[in-house]
Amino acid sequence: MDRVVNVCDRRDKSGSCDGVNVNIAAQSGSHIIAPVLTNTNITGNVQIIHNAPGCTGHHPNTQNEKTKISERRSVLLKFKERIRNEYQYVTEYNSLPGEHVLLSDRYIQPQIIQTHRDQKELEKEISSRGETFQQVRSSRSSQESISLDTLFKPDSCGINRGAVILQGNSGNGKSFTVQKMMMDWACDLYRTKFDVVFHVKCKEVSHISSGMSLVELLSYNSFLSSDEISMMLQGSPERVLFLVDGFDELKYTKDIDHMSPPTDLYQKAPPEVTLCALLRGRILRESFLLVTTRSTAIDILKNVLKEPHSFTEIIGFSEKGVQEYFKKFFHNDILFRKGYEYVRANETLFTACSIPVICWIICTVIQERLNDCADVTSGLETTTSIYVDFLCTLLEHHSQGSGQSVPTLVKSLGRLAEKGILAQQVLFDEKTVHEMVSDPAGSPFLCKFLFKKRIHQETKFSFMHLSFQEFFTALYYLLMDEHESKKKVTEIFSIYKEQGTSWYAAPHFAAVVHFIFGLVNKDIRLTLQKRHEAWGQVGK
Ligand SMILES: Nc1ncnc2c1ncn2[C@@H]1O[C@H](COP(=O)(O)OP(=O)(O)OP(=O)(O)O)[C@@H](O)[C@H]1O
Repeated sequence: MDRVVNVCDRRDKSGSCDGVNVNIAAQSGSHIIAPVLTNTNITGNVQIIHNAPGCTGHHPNTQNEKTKISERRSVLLKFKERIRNEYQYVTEYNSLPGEHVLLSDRYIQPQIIQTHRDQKELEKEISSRGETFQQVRSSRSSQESISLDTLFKPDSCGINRGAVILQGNSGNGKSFTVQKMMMDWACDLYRTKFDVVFHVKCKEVSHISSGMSLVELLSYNSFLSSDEISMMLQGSPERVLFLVDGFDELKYTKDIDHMSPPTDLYQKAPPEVTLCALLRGRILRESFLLVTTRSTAIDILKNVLKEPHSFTEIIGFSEKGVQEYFKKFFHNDILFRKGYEYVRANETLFTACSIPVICWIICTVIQERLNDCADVTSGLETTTSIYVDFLCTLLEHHSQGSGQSVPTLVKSLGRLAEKGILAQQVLFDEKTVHEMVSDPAGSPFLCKFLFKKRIHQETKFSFMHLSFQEFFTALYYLLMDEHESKKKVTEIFSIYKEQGTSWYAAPHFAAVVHFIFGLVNKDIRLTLQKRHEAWGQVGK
Protein backbone atom coordinates (compact mmCIF):
# COMPACT_ATOMS: atom_id res chain seq x y z
CA MET A 1 0.00 0.00 0.00
CA ASP A 2 1.22 3.54 -0.69
CA ARG A 3 2.04 5.64 2.32
CA VAL A 4 1.13 9.31 2.68
CA VAL A 5 2.57 11.58 5.35
CA ASN A 6 1.10 14.96 6.12
CA VAL A 7 3.46 17.64 7.24
CA CYS A 8 1.83 20.71 8.72
CA ASP A 9 3.80 23.87 9.08
CA ARG A 10 1.50 25.53 11.57
CA ARG A 11 -1.10 23.94 13.76
CA ASP A 12 -3.83 25.69 15.66
CA LYS A 13 -4.74 24.77 19.22
CA SER A 14 -7.20 22.13 18.09
CA GLY A 15 -4.38 20.40 16.20
CA SER A 16 -5.82 21.05 12.76
CA CYS A 17 -3.63 22.38 9.97
CA ASP A 18 -3.88 25.73 8.37
CA GLY A 19 -1.28 27.49 6.26
CA VAL A 20 1.30 25.16 4.61
CA ASN A 21 0.03 21.63 4.17
CA VAL A 22 2.52 19.16 2.61
CA ASN A 23 1.58 15.69 1.39
CA ILE A 24 4.43 13.23 0.83
CA ALA A 25 3.41 10.06 -0.97
CA ALA A 26 5.56 7.01 -1.51
CA GLN A 27 4.94 3.65 -3.11
CA SER A 28 4.87 0.52 -1.06
CA GLY A 29 8.34 -0.65 -0.08
CA SER A 30 10.03 2.76 -0.14
CA HIS A 31 10.77 5.03 2.82
CA ILE A 32 9.33 8.42 3.62
CA ILE A 33 11.63 10.97 5.11
CA ALA A 34 9.94 14.28 5.91
CA PRO A 35 11.85 17.23 4.54
CA VAL A 36 12.76 20.08 6.85
CA LEU A 37 11.00 23.14 5.61
CA THR A 38 12.45 26.30 6.99
CA ASN A 39 11.86 29.90 6.03
CA THR A 40 9.52 28.85 3.29
CA ASN A 41 7.14 31.17 1.55
CA ILE A 42 4.99 28.32 0.32
CA THR A 43 1.30 28.92 0.56
CA GLY A 44 -1.54 26.56 -0.09
CA ASN A 45 -1.19 22.76 -0.50
CA VAL A 46 2.17 21.43 -1.71
CA GLN A 47 2.31 17.78 -2.67
CA ILE A 48 5.71 16.10 -2.81
CA ILE A 49 5.59 12.78 -4.59
CA HIS A 50 8.28 10.22 -3.84
CA ASN A 51 10.16 9.34 -6.99
CA ALA A 52 9.20 5.71 -7.16
CA PRO A 53 8.94 3.91 -10.51
CA GLY A 54 5.48 4.18 -11.89
CA CYS A 55 4.60 7.25 -9.79
CA THR A 56 3.29 10.29 -11.49
CA GLY A 57 4.53 13.75 -10.75
CA HIS A 58 8.15 12.53 -11.08
CA HIS A 59 10.60 15.37 -10.47
CA PRO A 60 14.02 14.40 -11.83
CA ASN A 61 15.90 17.11 -10.05
CA THR A 62 15.38 16.07 -6.46
CA GLN A 63 18.51 15.30 -4.51
CA ASN A 64 17.28 11.77 -3.92
CA GLU A 65 16.85 11.24 -7.63
CA LYS A 66 20.27 12.64 -8.41
CA THR A 67 21.87 10.32 -5.85
CA LYS A 68 20.09 7.34 -7.34
CA ILE A 69 21.17 8.23 -10.85
CA SER A 70 24.75 8.61 -9.79
CA GLU A 71 24.66 5.34 -7.79
CA ARG A 72 23.20 3.55 -10.77
CA ARG A 73 25.82 5.05 -13.03
CA SER A 74 28.64 3.90 -10.79
CA VAL A 75 27.19 0.36 -10.56
CA LEU A 76 26.95 0.31 -14.34
CA LEU A 77 30.53 1.50 -14.73
CA LYS A 78 31.71 -1.14 -12.28
CA PHE A 79 29.72 -3.81 -14.13
CA LYS A 80 31.10 -2.76 -17.52
CA GLU A 81 34.63 -2.79 -16.23
CA ARG A 82 34.25 -6.27 -14.75
CA ILE A 83 32.71 -7.51 -18.00
CA ARG A 84 35.61 -6.07 -20.00
CA ASN A 85 38.13 -7.72 -17.66
CA GLU A 86 36.49 -11.10 -17.82
CA TYR A 87 35.14 -11.24 -21.36
CA GLN A 88 38.27 -9.99 -23.12
CA TYR A 89 39.78 -13.47 -22.66
CA VAL A 90 38.82 -16.89 -23.91
CA THR A 91 39.85 -20.10 -22.26
CA GLU A 92 40.50 -22.69 -24.93
CA TYR A 93 39.80 -26.40 -24.63
CA ASN A 94 43.51 -27.17 -24.18
CA SER A 95 44.35 -24.13 -22.00
CA LEU A 96 46.47 -24.90 -18.95
CA PRO A 97 45.43 -23.25 -15.65
CA GLY A 98 45.89 -19.51 -15.96
CA GLU A 99 46.38 -19.65 -19.73
CA HIS A 100 44.11 -17.40 -21.77
CA VAL A 101 43.92 -15.97 -25.26
CA LEU A 102 42.50 -12.57 -26.09
CA LEU A 103 39.06 -12.68 -27.65
CA SER A 104 40.25 -10.14 -30.20
CA ASP A 105 43.03 -12.56 -31.22
CA ARG A 106 40.47 -15.17 -32.17
CA TYR A 107 37.10 -13.61 -32.97
CA ILE A 108 35.99 -13.54 -36.60
CA GLN A 109 32.57 -12.29 -37.63
CA PRO A 110 30.50 -15.38 -38.49
CA GLN A 111 27.82 -15.48 -41.17
CA ILE A 112 24.37 -14.82 -39.74
CA ILE A 113 21.37 -15.17 -42.00
CA GLN A 114 17.72 -14.41 -41.49
CA THR A 115 15.92 -16.98 -43.56
CA HIS A 116 14.88 -20.61 -43.27
CA ARG A 117 16.13 -22.98 -45.96
CA ASP A 118 13.84 -25.14 -48.03
CA GLN A 119 14.44 -28.86 -48.23
CA LYS A 120 16.14 -28.91 -51.65
CA GLU A 121 18.47 -26.08 -50.74
CA LEU A 122 19.41 -27.78 -47.52
CA GLU A 123 20.08 -31.16 -49.13
CA LYS A 124 22.32 -29.48 -51.65
CA GLU A 125 24.26 -27.65 -48.96
CA ILE A 126 24.73 -30.72 -46.76
CA SER A 127 25.94 -32.93 -49.59
CA SER A 128 28.24 -30.54 -51.45
CA ARG A 129 31.93 -29.98 -50.78
CA GLY A 130 34.82 -27.78 -51.76
CA GLU A 131 34.08 -25.12 -54.38
CA THR A 132 30.47 -26.23 -54.81
CA PHE A 133 29.85 -25.95 -51.08
CA GLN A 134 31.34 -22.44 -51.00
CA GLN A 135 29.19 -21.44 -53.98
CA VAL A 136 26.00 -22.72 -52.33
CA ARG A 137 26.92 -20.90 -49.13
CA SER A 138 27.83 -17.60 -50.74
CA SER A 139 24.69 -17.57 -52.90
CA ARG A 140 22.68 -17.83 -49.66
CA SER A 141 24.50 -15.41 -47.50
CA SER A 142 25.64 -12.67 -49.86
CA GLN A 143 22.42 -10.69 -49.77
CA GLU A 144 21.44 -11.66 -46.26
CA SER A 145 24.38 -11.89 -43.86
CA ILE A 146 23.85 -9.47 -40.98
CA SER A 147 26.14 -8.06 -38.36
CA LEU A 148 25.63 -8.15 -34.59
CA ASP A 149 24.70 -4.49 -34.26
CA THR A 150 21.88 -4.86 -36.80
CA LEU A 151 20.17 -7.80 -35.07
CA PHE A 152 17.64 -5.49 -33.42
CA LYS A 153 17.04 -3.05 -36.25
CA PRO A 154 13.36 -2.77 -37.23
CA ASP A 155 12.50 -5.17 -40.08
CA SER A 156 11.55 -4.14 -43.63
CA CYS A 157 7.99 -3.36 -42.45
CA GLY A 158 9.37 -1.13 -39.71
CA ILE A 159 8.38 -3.60 -36.99
CA ASN A 160 10.62 -3.61 -33.95
CA ARG A 161 11.19 -7.18 -32.83
CA GLY A 162 11.67 -7.45 -29.09
CA ALA A 163 13.20 -10.90 -29.35
CA VAL A 164 15.62 -12.58 -31.73
CA ILE A 165 16.35 -16.29 -32.02
CA LEU A 166 19.95 -17.10 -32.94
CA GLN A 167 20.00 -20.72 -34.02
CA GLY A 168 23.21 -22.62 -34.75
CA ASN A 169 24.78 -26.06 -34.69
CA SER A 170 27.11 -27.11 -31.94
CA GLY A 171 30.53 -25.48 -32.34
CA ASN A 172 29.24 -22.84 -34.76
CA GLY A 173 29.90 -20.02 -32.32
CA LYS A 174 26.71 -19.09 -30.46
CA SER A 175 28.42 -18.71 -27.07
CA PHE A 176 31.35 -16.95 -28.70
CA THR A 177 28.94 -14.48 -30.31
CA VAL A 178 27.29 -13.80 -26.97
CA GLN A 179 30.70 -13.21 -25.39
CA LYS A 180 31.56 -10.78 -28.19
CA MET A 181 28.27 -8.93 -27.75
CA MET A 182 28.85 -8.56 -24.00
CA MET A 183 32.33 -7.26 -24.69
CA ASP A 184 31.05 -4.83 -27.34
CA TRP A 185 28.44 -3.50 -24.95
CA ALA A 186 31.00 -3.08 -22.17
CA CYS A 187 33.11 -1.11 -24.67
CA ASP A 188 30.10 1.17 -25.29
CA LEU A 189 29.35 -0.06 -28.79
CA TYR A 190 25.59 -0.38 -28.21
CA ARG A 191 25.31 2.89 -26.29
CA THR A 192 22.60 4.31 -28.50
CA LYS A 193 20.33 1.30 -28.08
CA PHE A 194 21.02 -0.39 -24.72
CA ASP A 195 21.96 0.84 -21.25
CA VAL A 196 22.40 -2.59 -19.70
CA VAL A 197 23.11 -6.03 -21.17
CA PHE A 198 22.82 -9.19 -19.10
CA HIS A 199 24.23 -12.62 -19.95
CA VAL A 200 22.17 -15.62 -18.84
CA LYS A 201 23.63 -19.10 -19.33
CA CYS A 202 20.87 -21.71 -19.51
CA LYS A 203 23.31 -24.45 -18.52
CA GLU A 204 23.88 -22.65 -15.20
CA VAL A 205 20.18 -22.00 -14.70
CA SER A 206 19.55 -25.74 -15.08
CA HIS A 207 21.97 -26.48 -12.25
CA ILE A 208 20.24 -24.21 -9.71
CA SER A 209 18.03 -26.20 -7.39
CA SER A 210 16.38 -23.48 -5.25
CA GLY A 211 13.63 -21.05 -6.24
CA MET A 212 14.84 -17.68 -7.51
CA SER A 213 13.50 -14.33 -8.55
CA LEU A 214 14.74 -12.74 -11.77
CA VAL A 215 16.94 -10.36 -9.81
CA GLU A 216 18.53 -13.27 -7.94
CA LEU A 217 18.94 -15.25 -11.14
CA LEU A 218 20.79 -12.37 -12.78
CA SER A 219 23.05 -11.92 -9.80
CA TYR A 220 23.81 -15.66 -9.64
CA ASN A 221 27.39 -16.10 -10.74
CA SER A 222 27.60 -12.47 -11.82
CA PHE A 223 29.66 -9.87 -9.99
CA LEU A 224 26.65 -7.95 -8.75
CA SER A 225 24.40 -8.24 -5.73
CA SER A 226 20.63 -8.53 -6.11
CA ASP A 227 20.33 -4.90 -4.95
CA GLU A 228 22.73 -3.70 -7.61
CA ILE A 229 20.91 -5.69 -10.29
CA SER A 230 17.64 -4.26 -9.06
CA MET A 231 19.08 -0.75 -9.25
CA MET A 232 20.17 -1.26 -12.86
CA LEU A 233 16.73 -2.52 -13.80
CA GLN A 234 15.05 0.56 -12.32
CA GLY A 235 15.77 2.48 -15.53
CA SER A 236 13.93 2.08 -18.79
CA PRO A 237 13.21 -1.60 -19.53
CA GLU A 238 13.24 -0.84 -23.26
CA ARG A 239 16.96 -0.12 -22.92
CA VAL A 240 17.78 -3.50 -21.39
CA LEU A 241 19.00 -6.48 -23.42
CA PHE A 242 19.17 -10.07 -22.17
CA LEU A 243 21.49 -12.47 -23.95
CA VAL A 244 20.13 -15.91 -23.10
CA ASP A 245 22.63 -18.52 -24.24
CA GLY A 246 21.91 -22.20 -24.90
CA PHE A 247 18.14 -22.55 -24.61
CA ASP A 248 18.60 -26.20 -25.63
CA GLU A 249 20.40 -26.74 -22.31
CA LEU A 250 17.49 -25.51 -20.21
CA LYS A 251 15.62 -28.27 -18.38
CA TYR A 252 12.35 -27.43 -20.06
CA THR A 253 9.37 -29.63 -19.32
CA LYS A 254 5.69 -29.25 -20.12
CA ASP A 255 5.06 -28.74 -16.36
CA ILE A 256 6.61 -25.27 -16.64
CA ASP A 257 3.63 -24.18 -18.74
CA HIS A 258 1.26 -25.12 -15.91
CA MET A 259 3.13 -23.33 -13.11
CA SER A 260 2.12 -19.81 -12.24
CA PRO A 261 4.93 -17.56 -13.47
CA PRO A 262 6.41 -14.72 -11.42
CA THR A 263 5.05 -11.36 -12.45
CA ASP A 264 7.76 -9.07 -11.11
CA LEU A 265 11.50 -8.90 -10.59
CA TYR A 266 11.35 -10.11 -6.99
CA GLN A 267 8.91 -13.01 -7.00
CA LYS A 268 10.62 -16.37 -6.53
CA ALA A 269 9.87 -19.46 -8.64
CA PRO A 270 11.84 -22.45 -9.92
CA PRO A 271 14.68 -20.93 -12.00
CA GLU A 272 13.41 -22.35 -15.31
CA VAL A 273 9.96 -20.88 -14.61
CA THR A 274 11.47 -17.47 -13.82
CA LEU A 275 13.54 -17.52 -17.01
CA CYS A 276 10.57 -18.60 -19.11
CA ALA A 277 8.53 -15.73 -17.60
CA LEU A 278 11.19 -13.36 -18.94
CA LEU A 279 11.21 -15.11 -22.33
CA ARG A 280 7.43 -14.97 -22.58
CA GLY A 281 7.43 -11.28 -21.69
CA ARG A 282 5.60 -11.71 -18.38
CA ILE A 283 8.40 -9.77 -16.69
CA LEU A 284 10.03 -6.68 -18.27
CA ARG A 285 7.92 -7.04 -21.40
CA GLU A 286 9.58 -4.03 -23.09
CA SER A 287 13.11 -5.37 -22.72
CA PHE A 288 14.99 -7.01 -25.62
CA LEU A 289 16.02 -10.64 -25.82
CA LEU A 290 18.52 -12.57 -27.90
CA VAL A 291 18.16 -16.29 -27.35
CA THR A 292 20.64 -18.78 -28.76
CA THR A 293 19.74 -22.39 -29.35
CA ARG A 294 20.73 -25.46 -31.27
CA SER A 295 18.18 -26.42 -33.91
CA THR A 296 17.10 -29.40 -31.79
CA ALA A 297 15.18 -27.10 -29.40
CA ILE A 298 13.80 -24.63 -31.93
CA ASP A 299 10.24 -25.98 -31.91
CA ILE A 300 10.00 -25.48 -28.12
CA LEU A 301 11.64 -22.06 -28.17
CA LYS A 302 9.32 -20.69 -30.85
CA ASN A 303 6.35 -21.42 -28.57
CA VAL A 304 7.97 -19.97 -25.46
CA LEU A 305 9.44 -16.75 -26.85
CA LYS A 306 7.39 -13.56 -26.80
CA GLU A 307 6.05 -12.20 -30.08
CA PRO A 308 6.95 -10.62 -32.36
CA HIS A 309 10.29 -12.38 -32.57
CA SER A 310 12.63 -12.85 -35.48
CA PHE A 311 14.69 -15.82 -36.58
CA THR A 312 18.37 -15.76 -37.43
CA GLU A 313 20.86 -18.55 -37.99
CA ILE A 314 24.59 -18.58 -37.45
CA ILE A 315 26.03 -20.75 -40.18
CA GLY A 316 29.72 -20.45 -39.35
CA PHE A 317 32.55 -18.90 -41.36
CA SER A 318 32.54 -17.84 -44.97
CA GLU A 319 35.55 -18.73 -47.15
CA LYS A 320 36.98 -15.29 -46.35
CA GLY A 321 36.25 -15.81 -42.67
CA VAL A 322 38.25 -19.07 -42.66
CA GLN A 323 41.19 -17.28 -44.24
CA GLU A 324 40.99 -14.46 -41.69
CA TYR A 325 40.82 -16.99 -38.86
CA PHE A 326 44.01 -18.73 -40.03
CA LYS A 327 45.76 -15.36 -40.37
CA LYS A 328 44.78 -14.31 -36.85
CA PHE A 329 45.63 -17.66 -35.35
CA PHE A 330 49.14 -18.01 -36.76
CA HIS A 331 50.23 -14.35 -36.45
CA ASN A 332 52.93 -15.25 -38.94
CA ASP A 333 52.62 -15.00 -42.67
CA ILE A 334 54.71 -18.07 -43.51
CA LEU A 335 52.89 -20.32 -41.05
CA PHE A 336 49.56 -18.92 -42.18
CA ARG A 337 50.33 -19.71 -45.82
CA LYS A 338 51.55 -23.22 -45.06
CA GLY A 339 48.52 -24.03 -42.94
CA TYR A 340 45.93 -22.38 -45.14
CA GLU A 341 47.26 -23.84 -48.39
CA TYR A 342 47.28 -27.30 -46.90
CA VAL A 343 43.64 -27.02 -45.84
CA ARG A 344 42.63 -25.31 -49.07
CA ALA A 345 43.89 -28.34 -51.01
CA ASN A 346 41.87 -30.80 -48.92
CA GLU A 347 38.27 -30.61 -50.06
CA THR A 348 36.83 -32.39 -47.01
CA LEU A 349 38.73 -30.34 -44.44
CA PHE A 350 38.16 -27.07 -46.24
CA THR A 351 34.42 -27.69 -46.24
CA ALA A 352 34.46 -28.61 -42.56
CA CYS A 353 36.33 -25.35 -41.81
CA SER A 354 33.08 -23.44 -42.12
CA ILE A 355 32.45 -24.76 -38.58
CA PRO A 356 34.50 -22.44 -36.31
CA VAL A 357 35.44 -25.12 -33.79
CA ILE A 358 36.95 -27.16 -36.63
CA CYS A 359 39.08 -24.15 -37.61
CA TRP A 360 40.37 -24.03 -34.06
CA ILE A 361 41.15 -27.78 -34.04
CA ILE A 362 42.90 -27.66 -37.42
CA CYS A 363 45.01 -24.60 -36.60
CA THR A 364 45.97 -26.02 -33.20
CA VAL A 365 46.99 -29.37 -34.76
CA ILE A 366 48.91 -27.72 -37.60
CA GLN A 367 50.72 -25.41 -35.20
CA GLU A 368 51.77 -28.34 -33.05
CA ARG A 369 53.07 -30.20 -36.07
CA LEU A 370 54.94 -27.16 -37.35
CA ASN A 371 56.47 -26.62 -33.91
CA ASP A 372 57.62 -30.25 -33.92
CA CYS A 373 58.93 -29.74 -37.47
CA ALA A 374 56.65 -32.61 -38.50
CA ASP A 375 55.00 -32.99 -41.89
CA VAL A 376 51.71 -31.09 -41.92
CA THR A 377 50.50 -32.98 -44.91
CA SER A 378 50.27 -36.60 -43.92
CA GLY A 379 46.96 -36.68 -45.80
CA LEU A 380 44.32 -39.26 -44.95
CA GLU A 381 45.28 -39.78 -41.39
CA THR A 382 45.17 -36.03 -40.66
CA THR A 383 41.68 -35.65 -42.07
CA THR A 384 40.40 -38.54 -39.96
CA SER A 385 42.27 -37.35 -36.89
CA ILE A 386 40.62 -33.92 -37.20
CA TYR A 387 37.22 -35.61 -37.30
CA VAL A 388 38.18 -37.70 -34.27
CA ASP A 389 39.29 -34.52 -32.46
CA PHE A 390 35.99 -32.88 -33.37
CA LEU A 391 34.06 -35.89 -32.04
CA CYS A 392 36.01 -35.87 -28.77
CA THR A 393 35.73 -32.07 -28.36
CA LEU A 394 31.97 -32.09 -28.77
CA LEU A 395 31.59 -35.10 -26.48
CA GLU A 396 33.78 -33.57 -23.78
CA HIS A 397 32.78 -29.91 -23.95
CA HIS A 398 29.47 -29.63 -25.80
CA SER A 399 27.52 -32.63 -24.60
CA GLN A 400 24.80 -32.55 -22.00
CA GLY A 401 25.34 -36.18 -21.09
CA SER A 402 22.14 -37.91 -22.13
CA GLY A 403 22.91 -40.82 -19.81
CA GLN A 404 24.05 -43.25 -22.48
CA SER A 405 27.62 -44.44 -22.85
CA VAL A 406 29.77 -42.98 -25.62
CA PRO A 407 29.95 -46.25 -27.61
CA THR A 408 26.16 -46.65 -27.39
CA LEU A 409 25.63 -43.09 -28.63
CA VAL A 410 28.21 -43.44 -31.41
CA LYS A 411 26.81 -46.82 -32.46
CA SER A 412 23.28 -45.48 -32.69
CA LEU A 413 24.44 -42.44 -34.68
CA GLY A 414 26.54 -44.79 -36.83
CA ARG A 415 23.57 -47.03 -37.60
CA LEU A 416 21.54 -43.99 -38.62
CA ALA A 417 24.42 -42.66 -40.71
CA GLU A 418 24.88 -45.98 -42.49
CA LYS A 419 21.17 -46.21 -43.25
CA GLY A 420 21.41 -42.84 -44.98
CA ILE A 421 24.59 -43.74 -46.88
CA LEU A 422 22.98 -46.89 -48.26
CA ALA A 423 19.84 -45.00 -49.25
CA GLN A 424 21.85 -41.98 -50.48
CA GLN A 425 19.92 -39.80 -48.12
CA VAL A 426 21.04 -36.92 -45.90
CA LEU A 427 17.69 -35.98 -44.32
CA PHE A 428 15.98 -38.40 -41.93
CA ASP A 429 12.38 -38.39 -40.83
CA GLU A 430 11.55 -37.98 -37.16
CA LYS A 431 10.25 -41.53 -36.69
CA THR A 432 13.41 -43.18 -38.02
CA VAL A 433 15.63 -40.99 -35.88
CA HIS A 434 13.65 -41.66 -32.70
CA GLU A 435 13.73 -45.40 -33.41
CA MET A 436 17.50 -45.42 -33.79
CA VAL A 437 18.80 -42.69 -31.45
CA SER A 438 17.47 -42.57 -27.90
CA ASP A 439 17.87 -38.81 -27.29
CA PRO A 440 18.38 -37.04 -30.63
CA ALA A 441 17.83 -33.59 -29.10
CA GLY A 442 20.68 -34.19 -26.65
CA SER A 443 23.19 -35.18 -29.32
CA PRO A 444 25.44 -32.35 -30.50
CA PHE A 445 25.93 -34.11 -33.84
CA LEU A 446 22.37 -33.98 -35.13
CA CYS A 447 20.49 -30.99 -36.53
CA LYS A 448 16.74 -30.57 -36.72
CA PHE A 449 14.79 -28.76 -39.42
CA LEU A 450 11.20 -27.68 -39.68
CA PHE A 451 9.82 -27.53 -43.22
CA LYS A 452 6.50 -26.27 -44.45
CA LYS A 453 4.57 -29.11 -46.07
CA ARG A 454 1.26 -27.87 -47.46
CA ILE A 455 -0.71 -26.93 -44.36
CA HIS A 456 1.62 -28.73 -41.92
CA GLN A 457 5.13 -28.59 -40.62
CA GLU A 458 7.44 -31.50 -41.14
CA THR A 459 10.43 -32.28 -38.94
CA LYS A 460 13.62 -33.75 -40.39
CA PHE A 461 17.05 -34.46 -38.96
CA SER A 462 20.50 -34.52 -40.51
CA PHE A 463 24.15 -34.70 -39.59
CA MET A 464 25.92 -31.32 -39.72
CA HIS A 465 27.30 -32.27 -43.11
CA LEU A 466 27.46 -35.41 -45.22
CA SER A 467 31.13 -35.88 -44.30
CA PHE A 468 30.13 -36.40 -40.63
CA GLN A 469 27.55 -38.96 -41.75
CA GLU A 470 30.33 -40.78 -43.63
CA PHE A 471 32.63 -40.54 -40.62
CA PHE A 472 30.00 -42.00 -38.27
CA THR A 473 29.35 -44.84 -40.74
CA ALA A 474 33.06 -45.71 -40.69
CA LEU A 475 33.12 -45.57 -36.87
CA TYR A 476 30.08 -47.83 -36.77
CA TYR A 477 31.84 -50.49 -38.85
CA LEU A 478 34.86 -50.32 -36.61
CA LEU A 479 32.80 -50.60 -33.44
CA MET A 480 31.44 -53.96 -34.61
CA ASP A 481 33.30 -57.15 -33.88
CA GLU A 482 35.75 -58.18 -36.59
CA HIS A 483 33.51 -60.82 -38.12
CA GLU A 484 30.48 -58.52 -38.31
CA SER A 485 32.59 -55.68 -39.59
CA LYS A 486 34.06 -57.75 -42.44
CA LYS A 487 30.59 -59.01 -43.34
CA LYS A 488 29.20 -55.48 -43.51
CA VAL A 489 31.97 -54.13 -45.69
CA THR A 490 31.79 -57.15 -48.05
CA GLU A 491 28.02 -56.68 -48.32
CA ILE A 492 28.43 -53.09 -49.30
CA PHE A 493 31.10 -53.90 -51.89
CA SER A 494 28.69 -56.39 -53.43
CA ILE A 495 25.81 -53.87 -53.54
CA TYR A 496 27.97 -51.55 -55.57
CA LYS A 497 29.16 -54.43 -57.76
CA GLU A 498 25.56 -55.38 -58.51
CA GLN A 499 24.87 -51.82 -59.53
CA GLY A 500 27.79 -52.05 -61.94
CA THR A 501 29.84 -49.43 -60.14
CA SER A 502 33.01 -49.83 -58.18
CA TRP A 503 33.14 -48.45 -54.62
CA TYR A 504 35.51 -45.67 -55.54
CA ALA A 505 33.05 -44.45 -58.18
CA ALA A 506 30.40 -44.02 -55.51
CA PRO A 507 31.56 -40.90 -53.68
CA HIS A 508 29.67 -41.46 -50.40
CA PHE A 509 31.06 -44.91 -50.00
CA ALA A 510 34.57 -43.89 -51.09
CA ALA A 511 34.65 -41.34 -48.29
CA VAL A 512 33.52 -44.00 -45.80
CA VAL A 513 36.39 -46.24 -46.92
CA HIS A 514 38.85 -43.33 -46.53
CA PHE A 515 37.68 -42.81 -42.97
CA ILE A 516 37.95 -46.55 -42.25
CA PHE A 517 41.58 -46.51 -43.41
CA GLY A 518 42.20 -43.43 -41.30
CA LEU A 519 40.57 -44.96 -38.22
CA VAL A 520 42.64 -48.15 -38.31
CA ASN A 521 45.77 -46.02 -38.06
CA LYS A 522 47.55 -46.95 -34.84
CA ASP A 523 48.01 -43.36 -33.59
CA ILE A 524 44.36 -42.51 -34.08
CA ARG A 525 43.27 -45.67 -32.32
CA LEU A 526 45.55 -44.78 -29.44
CA THR A 527 44.11 -41.26 -29.28
CA LEU A 528 40.62 -42.64 -29.05
CA GLN A 529 41.62 -45.21 -26.46
CA LYS A 530 43.39 -42.64 -24.32
CA ARG A 531 40.61 -40.09 -24.38
CA HIS A 532 37.82 -42.51 -23.77
CA GLU A 533 38.71 -45.70 -21.99
CA ALA A 534 35.42 -47.11 -23.11
CA TRP A 535 36.55 -46.77 -26.68
CA GLY A 536 39.19 -49.48 -26.31
CA GLN A 537 37.34 -51.64 -28.73
CA VAL A 538 37.53 -49.17 -31.64
CA GLY A 539 39.48 -50.61 -34.53
CA LYS A 540 40.47 -53.88 -32.82
N1 LIG B 1 33.22 -16.16 -34.24
C1 LIG B 1 34.23 -16.96 -33.88
N2 LIG B 1 35.49 -16.57 -34.07
C2 LIG B 1 36.52 -17.38 -33.71
N3 LIG B 1 36.36 -18.59 -33.15
C3 LIG B 1 35.12 -19.03 -32.94
C4 LIG B 1 33.99 -18.24 -33.29
N4 LIG B 1 32.90 -18.92 -32.97
C5 LIG B 1 33.30 -20.08 -32.45
N5 LIG B 1 34.63 -20.16 -32.41
C6 LIG B 1 35.42 -21.32 -31.94
O1 LIG B 1 34.54 -22.43 -31.83
C7 LIG B 1 34.43 -22.87 -30.48
C8 LIG B 1 33.03 -23.30 -30.18
O2 LIG B 1 32.17 -22.17 -30.24
P1 LIG B 1 30.93 -22.00 -29.26
O3 LIG B 1 31.21 -22.59 -27.94
O4 LIG B 1 30.55 -20.58 -29.31
O5 LIG B 1 29.85 -22.91 -29.98
P2 LIG B 1 28.30 -23.04 -29.68
O6 LIG B 1 27.59 -22.73 -30.95
O7 LIG B 1 27.93 -22.24 -28.50
O8 LIG B 1 28.18 -24.61 -29.37
P3 LIG B 1 27.11 -25.41 -28.46
O9 LIG B 1 25.80 -25.36 -29.13
O10 LIG B 1 27.63 -26.82 -28.44
O11 LIG B 1 27.12 -24.78 -27.11
C9 LIG B 1 34.94 -21.71 -29.65
O12 LIG B 1 35.49 -22.14 -28.43
C10 LIG B 1 35.98 -21.09 -30.55
O13 LIG B 1 37.20 -21.80 -30.46
